[in-house]
Amino acid sequence: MSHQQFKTEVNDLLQLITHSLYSHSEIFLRELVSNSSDALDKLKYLTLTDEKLKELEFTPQIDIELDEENHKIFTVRDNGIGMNKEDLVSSLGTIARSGTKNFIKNLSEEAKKDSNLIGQFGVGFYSVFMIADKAEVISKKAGEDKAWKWTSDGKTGFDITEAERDTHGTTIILHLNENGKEYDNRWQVEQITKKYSNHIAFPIYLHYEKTEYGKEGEEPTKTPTVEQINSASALWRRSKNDLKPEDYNEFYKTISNDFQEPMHYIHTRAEGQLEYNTLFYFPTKAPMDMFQADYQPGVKLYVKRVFITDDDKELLPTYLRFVKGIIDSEDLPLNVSRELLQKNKVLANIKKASTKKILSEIKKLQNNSEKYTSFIEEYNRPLKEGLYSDFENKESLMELVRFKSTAVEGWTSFKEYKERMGEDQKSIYFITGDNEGFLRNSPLLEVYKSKNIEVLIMADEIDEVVIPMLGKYDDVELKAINKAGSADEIKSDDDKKSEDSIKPLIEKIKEILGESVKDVVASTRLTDSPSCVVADENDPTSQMAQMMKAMGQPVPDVVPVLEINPKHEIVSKLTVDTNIDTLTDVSFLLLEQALLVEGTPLKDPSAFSKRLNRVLKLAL
Ligand SMILES: Nc1ncnc2c1ncn2[C@@H]1O[C@H](COP(=O)(O)OP(=O)(O)OP(=O)(O)O)[C@@H](O)[C@H]1O
Repeated sequence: MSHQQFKTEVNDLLQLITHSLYSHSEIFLRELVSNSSDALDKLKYLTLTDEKLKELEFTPQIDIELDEENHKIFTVRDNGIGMNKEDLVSSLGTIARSGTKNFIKNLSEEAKKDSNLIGQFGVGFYSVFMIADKAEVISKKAGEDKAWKWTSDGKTGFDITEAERDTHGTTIILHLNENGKEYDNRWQVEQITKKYSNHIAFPIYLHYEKTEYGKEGEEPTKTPTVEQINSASALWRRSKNDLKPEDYNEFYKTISNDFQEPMHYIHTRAEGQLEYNTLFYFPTKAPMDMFQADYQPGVKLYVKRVFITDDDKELLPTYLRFVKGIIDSEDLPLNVSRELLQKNKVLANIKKASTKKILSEIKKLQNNSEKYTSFIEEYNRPLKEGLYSDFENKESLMELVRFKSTAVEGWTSFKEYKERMGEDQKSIYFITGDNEGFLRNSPLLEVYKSKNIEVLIMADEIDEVVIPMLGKYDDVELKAINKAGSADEIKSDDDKKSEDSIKPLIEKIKEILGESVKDVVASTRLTDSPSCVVADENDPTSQMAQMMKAMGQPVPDVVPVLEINPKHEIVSKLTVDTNIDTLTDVSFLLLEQALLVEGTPLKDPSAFSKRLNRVLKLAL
């Protein structure tokens, strides 16, 4: 017998479970039943697709056995796919998903106390150690001869030995601790199963001893009894009229690992050319792995109630990866191979229709402003990804995304902006950057403020990529105000006069700054600040350049256009005849302070500080 250590991340997870989830210990049963149901799903699929297993006949079921007399042992058994020795080591000794691993590693001390967060990642099998001192897993893989027993106390590691088991499948035997004793009770088990696992697709049988009391003085009789305790109806195939919100919410918990109620659900039955049922949920909180490349897709594919896969990222567009739920098709062949799914026309049509349905439901959510704000707080960013990647639904998505603005508190939409636009206003203006606070104080906003023109504040990294690409909303052009020339359309005659007056000075500054700038121009958008920087029309803005750099992409060496405010005192005091050293220092300072204000780091901070000190000395 060989004793093997848990991998460190398993130890971390075990620590977390025992410290944070204690008050939720009943979920151990949900986790075990869900594992058994997955194992039954997997075997059912293989009997349809794998030549070696096609002959195998089995009636999928899950059994729970109680020891109500002594409250010591609790057993869960299934006749699913089972595990061989290697599977036991890899499944019950490590944590396979790197997303979960990183999540546990990065979890802050505060977050460790939040069982909702931990629940989202699925503590899985290890949750049994909240209620057991020792667990034995006896398993035989379908199609193999040997059975194996995995034993652990959930502390140091585990042992694996050869064992006996009649048929394929897995038996979990838990040796209950003090906390676990309460679960060796028929009513408890029924109630927990109904709560979490009522609608899993396989029957769950409870085995217990029924006690019957006879006449006085007679010994009560005990009869071994078996009862099915779940409805085992695939919930998504039932009629909406028969289901209550509680049914949907409970089912959500069984498929999502989430403790919280979902924010919203959408249940659809399509009949006609294509027949399918879908049940989709929006989690109240965005899944923790939403921005990880190896995120776990939330939608499971079934064909005529048979589980096919939960690992296909193509079932919905990537930007809808926060959606959890089920697609069950009547038209796909049962033995469809997972590899061929992506080219399948039926599935492509279901995906298209489901995307439209989900977007139209999101549109409806807008009628409830509180709910929509919560939705946007969680899912604005993936919707914006959709603007970039889902050309077909671009128009709908443009109505759904939200932005901050200089004109209103909270979130606003393109549509609302357009309704607020003044009669003479030609474009929808926006400013992009990575910090809302910086953007709100940007000198670029000054002229818009003074003319009472609204500007959308786009502080999400993705805005920089997505919004300029949109071009227009309805028939109105979208204009980035941090681009050269964007303020031209709000220029007055007066602005033109001041521009002319500083032409010689501008030429001189351009000569001084040389290659540090692309151009120097008189600004029409500044009131309080002496200068600002903008990107040339075809260049990436400085935030975009920083983002490209962070993503390891080659960044063209872009320099900004410097705009000088002709009406500012510093500028009007400067003339071509100012001492050349001072003019040089001030020219560079006008550029450098503008860069700092927009959050761009200076290439040579020490040169900046020397210049600043020289000018300060003159001023004193
Ligand atoms: N009854 C079972 N039959 C067959 N395999 C099982 C059984 N229980 C667990 N396993 C295997 O052990 C693995 C780990 O299970 P665990 O519950 O810890 O996580 P999970 O089910 O993969 O993830 P999650 O809980 O997030 O859904 C499973 O993926 C599965 O491969």
